[in-house]
Order: sequence, then C-alpha cells, then structure tokens
Amino acid sequence: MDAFTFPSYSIDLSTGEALFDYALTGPDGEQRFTEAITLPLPADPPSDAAVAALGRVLELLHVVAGVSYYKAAAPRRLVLPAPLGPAAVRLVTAVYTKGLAEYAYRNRLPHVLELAPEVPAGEVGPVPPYDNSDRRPLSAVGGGKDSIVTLEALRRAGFDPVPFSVNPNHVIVAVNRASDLVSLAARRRIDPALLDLNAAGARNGHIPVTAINSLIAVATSVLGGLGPVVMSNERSASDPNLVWNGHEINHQWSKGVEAEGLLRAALAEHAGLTEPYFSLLRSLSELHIARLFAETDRYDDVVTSCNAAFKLRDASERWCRDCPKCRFVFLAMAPFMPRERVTHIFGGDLLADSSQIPGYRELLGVDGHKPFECVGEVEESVVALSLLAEQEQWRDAPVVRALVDAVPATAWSAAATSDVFTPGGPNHVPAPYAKALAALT
Ligand SMILES: CC(=O)N[C@H]1[C@@H](OP(=O)(O)OP(=O)(O)OC[C@H]2O[C@@H](n3ccc(=O)[nH]c3=O)[C@H](O)[C@@H]2O)O[C@H](CO)[C@@H](O)[C@@H]1O[C@H](C)C(=O)N[C@@H](C)C(=O)N[C@@H](CCC(=O)O)C(=O)O
Ligand SMILES: Nc1ncnc2c1ncn2[C@@H]1O[C@H](COP(=O)(O)OP(=O)(O)OP(=O)(O)O)[C@@H](O)[C@H]1O
Repeated sequence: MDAFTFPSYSIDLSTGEALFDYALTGPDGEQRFTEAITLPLPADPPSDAAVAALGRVLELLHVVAGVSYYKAAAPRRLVLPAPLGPAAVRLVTAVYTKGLAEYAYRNRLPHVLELAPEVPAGEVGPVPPYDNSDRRPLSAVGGGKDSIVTLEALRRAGFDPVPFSVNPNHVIVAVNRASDLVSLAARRRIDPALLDLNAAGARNGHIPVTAINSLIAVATSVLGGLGPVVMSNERSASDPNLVWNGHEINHQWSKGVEAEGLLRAALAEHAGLTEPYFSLLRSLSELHIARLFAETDRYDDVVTSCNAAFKLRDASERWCRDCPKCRFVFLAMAPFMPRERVTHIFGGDLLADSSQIPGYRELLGVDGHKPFECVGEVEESVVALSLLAEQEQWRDAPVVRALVDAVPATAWSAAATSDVFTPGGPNHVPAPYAKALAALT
C-alpha cells in the first residue's frame, strides 16, 4: 500500500452515530475501513452553534482516529481529506509520528517518524468562538486511580462533574456506580476488517488512544451542551521511554503535555472552542496521585488500572498482577496504605512474591529501559521503595528486601532529593479549576 486516505465521514444527529471512512490504496487495490462512533444524545436538541462546532470537532476526530487503520500498512503517503489550518496540521502530524513512535520503533519503520501529511490546498472556512467553559465539566473515567482522584476533586470543589467514558467495560461501570454520579458513554466500534487483517499478520502495534478518546469526549461535550473535558494525565506521561534514530519514543505520548497543548490549539483554531480540554493532574507525579487516591476507600472494590482488563477480547477480570502497570501501581499505593488494604485492592500481595523481582528491577532502572506501559518514572519507583524500606509492615517483604539491595547508590541519592511530591511543570488548568487542584495538593 502506498497511501492512506480519508474518503468521507458522516453524522446522524437523530442517533448520534458518526461513520468515518478510511482507505489504504496501492497498486494492488484498495482496502476500505469504516469506524463507527456513537455519541450519547442529549435530552434537548443541540443549538445551531453547537452543531457547527461539533462538525469541526468530528473533522479532527476523523483524521486522528485513522491511526488505527494507517498502522496496518504504514504507507509513505498520508493524504488528508480537506484543507486544515497550521495548528490542526501540527496536531495531525504529531499524532501520526510521535503518537505512532513506539509502533515505528518496534516494527523498525523509521519513515513513520518523518511522515508529513499532504494537505489539500485551500482556505478553511471561518468558525465563530464557542465558549462552554462555565458549563458542567465532562470528567473522563478510565477505571483507574487517576480519573477517580479527578472525579472526587471536581466534586469536592463543587463543579458537578459528569463522568464520561468510551466503551465502558464492567470496571468503568462499577467505578461510575461507586461514584453515585450519573455518567455518559460513547460507543466506538473498530472495523472488524482491521481485526481480520491483524489475525492474517498485518502490521500492528501501539496507537495514541488517548488522542482519540479525548476528541470523542470533546464531541460529546459539545453535542450535549456540556463544559470542558477534564483528563487525569499526569506529569510523567510526558517523559519518553527511550530515544531511537534521534526521536523520542514515548508510549504515553498522547497523554503528555505536548499532545494536550496541540489538541487545545487545534480545537481553538478549527472548532472555535475556547476552553475545551485540560488535564487536572498534569503537574502531579504518579506517586503523588497514588497518595491522594489512598485518602478515600470508596473505590477499593472496583478501581482497576491494569490495561489487561481493558482488552476487547480475553480481558482480565481486574488486576492481572503480572504486568508493569500492576507492579508499578502496587508499589506506588503500598507506602500510603495498610498492607491488608492494598492486598485487598489487587487480590494479592505482589511484594510478597519473589517472581515479581525481575519486573520490579526494570521499573527501578536496574535492568533495561522504562517498560512500554503507563508507569511512573524510575525516580518515583525508587522513592516509593525508600518509603517502604522505612515501614515495619513492608521492610521484610521479600521483594522489598531484594530491591533495596539491587538499587545503586546513585539512585538512592537522587531519590533523597526528589521533587515527586512537589507539583511542577507546565499545565493548562484554567483559573476556575486551579482551586480544585490546589485543594488536592
Ligand atoms: C488493552 C490494550 O492494552 N490493548 C493494546 C493491545 O491490544 P490487544 O490486541 O491485546 O487487544 P485490544 O485492545 O482488544 O485490541 C484489539 C486490536 O484492535 C486494534 N485497536 C484497538 C483499539 C484501538 O483504539 N485501535 C486499534 O487499532 C489493535 O490492532 C489491537 O490489536 O495491543 C495493541 C497492539 O499493540 C494496542 O494497540 C492495544 O492498545 C489499545 C489501543 C489501548 O486501548 N491501549 C491502552 C490501554 C493504552 O495503551 N493506553 C496508554 C495510553 C497511551 C496514549 O498515548 O494514549 C497507557 O495507558 O499508557
Ligand atoms: N475508556 C475511556 N474513556 C474515556 N476516557 C478514558 C478511557 N480510558 C482512559 N481514559 C482517560 O484517559 C486518560 C489516561 O488513562 P489512564 O488509563 O492512564 O487513566 P486512569 O484509568 O484514570 O488511571 P490509571 O493510570 O490508574 O490507569 C485518563 O484521563 C482517563 O480518564
């Protein structure tokens, strides 16, 4: 295949169903795909201004959600369907290069890191400003600790948040139920032809799924007459896993602050949205968020951060207890909870199980690079370990003992002066929401 194109998209405002068409084309023919995304319908019909802004958000979503299908072949040409302004082009370029960087690295496809979309010539029509900043926020819920911390912070600060998820599975449904808030859900159906191609051995790999979920959330907010989309993306999401061919490879790129800024700028330019989207937890480390999560036990029976629970097929019931994310979140929560509580949340005690030691050595930077997963920085893991080593309930756990011996002196001294509990770095939290963040920290 030598080109990826975007033949058309449509939205049926009576059902909320949007259809996005894609095509991989080459000398041997064409492979078409259609992704279906169904937005929740509001009780009252949307205003003309909302419908106009929604159309523009869906134009961006059409292009961004194409990454799933582009990656089946990774052609050298990415041919956009219509003219776009500079901020939108910057977003699209970054989603297909930096967002697919892990995919490019693992599949050894360096050209993906250099992709430049072909943008049709022409002017983008003007768009009036659309200010929904004073309406109820949509709080994205992924079932894990981070979005729970945000939801509770918004509620405590009086923002009356609406929990929102894409394809909520039983974990997310249970988290929403525990919150006692009325939630909204959008449905997303990947074209089954992609799964057939995967089964037949097509190229596959990681995609910037948060960029897609974020735009679906913004579309839902505009259609529903709601306010800003509030994410729970943390500070360490912006840090790369490694550098390859001069490019940073970051598994969590679309959770990072660069992606947040690009998305906000593209939504302002292309859809007129003045305050569409931000991450409340941007200035916090994962370890700090884990400490905040420990302050409430309301979600202990349901919270699940393990990605294995979110697969479309053969998902684990809750924590798989054998992946980098399970290991990291256990390590991050353990210093701030009684041992029985964290063991109850996970359904087992990972720090009592010596078979976990090799995985923990990676998290602590003793072996290999930071795993391709949503895990905190090496420094955060070392700080967590140092806290555990001081606690009677943990200091003799077999994994803690082995790790304390394995961590080099340089890492301990870096941890001793660490700023993991000091909020910092760039963020886009608007002034009215800053008080919710300040109350947290
Ligand atoms: C749950 C998970 O980790 N899935 C990744 C896994 O997919 P797998 O084949 O094991 O199962 P499914 O998720 O059911 O997907 C089936 C195939 O469908 C395709 N696909 C799925 C969703 C999508 O949005 N686009 C798709 O193209 C894909 O071909 C699947 O094979 O391995 C895949 C290949 O490496 C990954 O693409 C799957 O990742 C999902 C898109 C996913 O939702 N992953 C998140 C848990 C995730 O990685 N989150 C990151 C945030 C990264 C970001 O920048 O947004 C994180 O938590 O750090
Ligand atoms: N299915 C989904 N629908 C909507 N938003 C989602 C979904 N899955 C994840 N998110 C959002 O994407 C961001 C990144 O997800 P991530 O899985 O890191 O967060 P989490 O589930 O809140 O916490 P944890 O890091 O503990 O898993 C969060 O803001 C989260 O709310």
